[in-house]
Amino acid sequence: MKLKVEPLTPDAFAPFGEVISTATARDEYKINLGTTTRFHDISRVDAGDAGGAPIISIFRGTPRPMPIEIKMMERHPLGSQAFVPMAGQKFLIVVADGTDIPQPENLRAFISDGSQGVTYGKNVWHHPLLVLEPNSNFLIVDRSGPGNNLNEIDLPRVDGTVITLDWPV
Ligand SMILES: NC(=O)N[C@@H](O)C(=O)O
Ligand code: NI
Repeated sequence: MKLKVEPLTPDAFAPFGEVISTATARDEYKINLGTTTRFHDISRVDAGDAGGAPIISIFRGTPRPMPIEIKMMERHPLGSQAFVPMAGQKFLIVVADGTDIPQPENLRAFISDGSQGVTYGKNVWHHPLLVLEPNSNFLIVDRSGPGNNLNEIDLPRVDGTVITLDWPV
């Protein structure tokens, strides 16, 4: 099964979380004597469950072999997780519609144009970071705290084949 890769847009991604970009701010205004524009309240961080707190980390990703195989998914039941490219690099996103157990037919794949990051909502199934270039740094905002914040699940083969991303198109 080949998964079509769609351009990332706020509407298409809405069931899974938020797109992080200057175009998705809830407000926008000048600060610092007009020298800076604040793109305000772009995305919300959900990290407080079970005594958790938000943290900022950096993930340095390495491209996976092509064609990219989607063999598993994961989710974070106690908090959201945000990924923002630190060098304007494109990256791939794979999520599953709101079913409890992700089914292959419910998978959705997107590509960020590099100016966009994403926040996966709490408990939203997603594939771990999929980068397209070596030494690819992403700023991560997610939860640190007690309790298990990671569920992983293997995906079945479809028609005997591993699910792959239809990328590059
Ligand atoms: N495991 C980990 O911290 N990374 C994943 O959550 C991911 O979504 O890349
Ligand atoms: Ni994750």
